[in-house]
Amino acid sequence: MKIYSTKQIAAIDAFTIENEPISSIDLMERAAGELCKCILEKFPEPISCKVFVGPGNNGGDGLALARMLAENKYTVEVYVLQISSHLSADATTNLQRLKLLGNIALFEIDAAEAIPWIFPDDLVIDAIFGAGLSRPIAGFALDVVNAINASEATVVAIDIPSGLMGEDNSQNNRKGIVKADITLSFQFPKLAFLFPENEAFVGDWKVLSIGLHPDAIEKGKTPFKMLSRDFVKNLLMPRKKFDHKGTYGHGLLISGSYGKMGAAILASRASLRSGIGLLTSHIPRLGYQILQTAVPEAMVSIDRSDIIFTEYPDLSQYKAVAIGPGIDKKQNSFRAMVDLLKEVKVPVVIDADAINIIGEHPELKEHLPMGSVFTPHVKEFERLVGESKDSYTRNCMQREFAQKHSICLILKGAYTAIACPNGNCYFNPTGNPGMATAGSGDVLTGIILSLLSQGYPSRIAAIIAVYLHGLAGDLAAEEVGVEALTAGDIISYLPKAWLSLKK
Ligand SMILES: NC(=O)C1=CN([C@@H]2O[C@H](COP(=O)(O)OP(=O)(O)OC[C@H]3O[C@@H](n4cnc5c(N)ncnc54)[C@H](OP(=O)(O)O)[C@@H]3O)[C@@H](O)[C@H]2O)[C@@H](O)CC1
Ligand SMILES: Nc1ncnc2c1ncn2[C@@H]1O[C@H](COP(=O)(O)OP(=O)(O)O)[C@@H](O)[C@H]1O
Ligand SMILES: [K+]
Repeated sequence: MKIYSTKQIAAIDAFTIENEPISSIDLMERAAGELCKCILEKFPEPISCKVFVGPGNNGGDGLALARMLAENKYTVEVYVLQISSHLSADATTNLQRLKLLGNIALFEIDAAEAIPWIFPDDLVIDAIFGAGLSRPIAGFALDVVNAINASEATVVAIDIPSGLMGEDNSQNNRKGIVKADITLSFQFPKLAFLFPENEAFVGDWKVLSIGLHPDAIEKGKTPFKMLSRDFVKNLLMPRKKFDHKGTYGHGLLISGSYGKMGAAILASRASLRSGIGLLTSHIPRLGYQILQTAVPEAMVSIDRSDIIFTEYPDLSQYKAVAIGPGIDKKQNSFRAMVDLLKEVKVPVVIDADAINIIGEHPELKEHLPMGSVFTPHVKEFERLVGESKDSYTRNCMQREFAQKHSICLILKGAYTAIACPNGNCYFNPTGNPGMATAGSGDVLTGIILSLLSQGYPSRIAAIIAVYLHGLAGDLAAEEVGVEALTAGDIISYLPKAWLSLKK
């Protein structure tokens, strides 16, 4: 699914009105109808509802919704905020329709004293500002936002919580944004929904299709996309009858150190559960028995060091390399990594302390093998790329770094973002908080190595791996719950995740 900016959505909206064709007031009616359906599903018993309405079409949606909820026996009070000298044309029409009905309490409010008391069992509909928000909320509207946020009522935001910008909130006043429990967003999620610091405003979000014109949706250009099962499934390469293990490549995994051999085991197992033909795990000497016992399918290459990574085997036979899980970042490991980065000609997955080493030695950024895949979490990202105050700025830095170095840069999190050399950025919907546990990242590294070794291009390998990893985590969570979930469970559910993806 594409993720468009609020400006682009307005253009798609206009295209729909012109080409469907549908009048703008009818499109608003359709949108409000979808809102109403969804609210009735979530709150089937009619309840008391306070609708706060702003001057634009978001307010118009709120007015149309108020009428529909009242028709469904909700007790509805509508508060039209007097913050602009005029209402949009469609909001005006919907206000007249409401007045004509005559049975809904309607208040025009323009001062803090006029703001009603909001009861804990009220349902608040936030229709103050939507995609047309042009600056941080101030003045009387801010008083209303504060009153909504101070209440214990359930808040449903229409399209986007009022005060939240669709994309860039780096200059916004975070105290002037409605904290919704549920956000019902038209046709597309907004980019801002995918950033952790906005969760408190957006709550649970749901996209409602309002039938915007498919041609406009299809031909619009945006770097941002949300991964879906069908999209990922179509990237999979079929296996053929006469394929043999050579067909699926030989990968080299450099991982583990004294006290961190578990990382090598997890990444090796994940790699083997993701279709790799042959895997060699390069580990420090002390890990020999551990790895041979825990992962008999893997071949082992032994470092001269007992405890850390200081050298690597002849690279000629490998189709891909992964380095990082549990390697530590001692000086000798740094030296070996410099040599590796200078020599290697195949794609490399760079994770964990391998990222930190590059972060500490920025000159290494000039030697990043093209087609490499980086897998930082936020802290590692900051060491590699730099710090930022907010997720939007971080996303801009992420996409820039990926383009500049021709690499895939995966920023791990609840909506893991995959920035590609061509400027595209994919967000992943799979995964759950149960995966916030030691070793989950090692599993992802193993999966990516596996797919690169099988010949998937870096961008595709990153996409499939991230989606599959989250899917395995979701299937595991269904069985074991989020608290008990371990990284090993993610590997155990990789087989089911593959089957589910290919279904
Ligand atoms: N696209 C779709 O698919 C569909 C979209 N629909 C709906 O339309 C919504 C977008 O509507 P919209 O463009 O009228 O914008 P909206 O946010 O209601 O208000 C803008 C008004 O507020 C004002 N204003 C802005 N910031 C302000 C501030 N801080 N403080 C004070 N004033 C401020 C601004 O004034 P100005 O910036 O010009 O000064 C202008 O008057 C969208 O979110 C969705 O709900 C559906 O109906 C149908 C399908
Ligand atoms: N709340 C969450 N929702 C979805 N996925 C998550 C969540 N928390 C963590 N994950 C996933 O788990 C993995 C954690 O990786 P990482 O932080 O490197 O762990 P480790 O270093 O312990 O291996 C990432 O792939 C991340 O996307
Ligand atoms: K809103």
